[in-house]
Amino acid sequence: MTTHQTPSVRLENASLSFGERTLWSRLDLEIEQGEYFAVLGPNGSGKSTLLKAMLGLIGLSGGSLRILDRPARRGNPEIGYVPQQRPFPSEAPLRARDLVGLGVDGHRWGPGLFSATRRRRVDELLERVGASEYASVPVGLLSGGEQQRLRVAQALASRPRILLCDEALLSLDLNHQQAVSRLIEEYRRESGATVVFVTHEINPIIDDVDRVLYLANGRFRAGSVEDVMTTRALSALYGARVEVVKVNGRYVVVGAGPGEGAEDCHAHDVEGGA
Ligand SMILES: Nc1ncnc2c1ncn2[C@@H]1O[C@H](COP(=O)(O)OP(=O)(O)OP(=O)(O)O)[C@@H](O)[C@H]1O
Repeated sequence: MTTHQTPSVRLENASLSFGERTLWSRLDLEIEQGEYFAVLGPNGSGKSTLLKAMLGLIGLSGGSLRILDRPARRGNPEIGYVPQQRPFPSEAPLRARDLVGLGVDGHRWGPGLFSATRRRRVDELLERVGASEYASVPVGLLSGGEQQRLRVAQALASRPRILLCDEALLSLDLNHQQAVSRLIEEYRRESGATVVFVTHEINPIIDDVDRVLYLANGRFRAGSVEDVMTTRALSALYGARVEVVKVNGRYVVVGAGPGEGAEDCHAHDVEGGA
């Protein structure tokens, strides 16, 4: 990672509020090109909203947000997005390959649309995510894990410089979690893309992550996993005693009550402060 490169994402004195409620404020953050950056925190702490701001779908309440040195904007082809998983209805009139094809088409509708090149690209993406054998199956009939692989393929189709993932591993079993996280990491390594990964659980991506941002109770903390995943840092964020224990390379957070985002005892990560 060079120090002269334009950051992928730069937030300056950023704040986001809905009415009286401030999700986060005074947020200064630079995410470097090629960095694997995780965003952690309990339900409702503003993780997805941060991604939506990067996608240009939600405006900041204050401060600035630049993506590759330009103001965040909708439909930025430099960004790939794996949205929070919602199952497709079983009657959805799309086959697996159609879904991936939509990603290949991106914003460029035109004569290449039905070309052999497009077909090859769709096949290549399907193969890459291990979805070739169900390429012609309607998406609504596929399992959650299979659908999620297709979403990743769709997000990678435009060869984005920044990949935003919102709980991309949620409700996947361990095998599928590993397969999907491996795909994302492989893409980052070969393309030099930046990954911003929103998650409740750091452990499935712990080997890949460079830095984390932990949001909780309007507070936040950014830093290395070792800096953020500590009893002291998380207790400060939650405003209550929280124990962070590392067991066999995995983080277990004990003591943050329900509604504070952490379970009584669970594997997890976080931190921050407004
Ligand atoms: N457009 C909106 N108008 C008003 N409130 C909103 C809007 N979008 C999000 N919120 C609220 O902002 C808070 C943060 O939402 P967000 O989806 O970013 O949380 P999150 O950290 O991603 O949570 P989860 O882990 O549950 O997905 C929530 O309380 C949500 O209800």
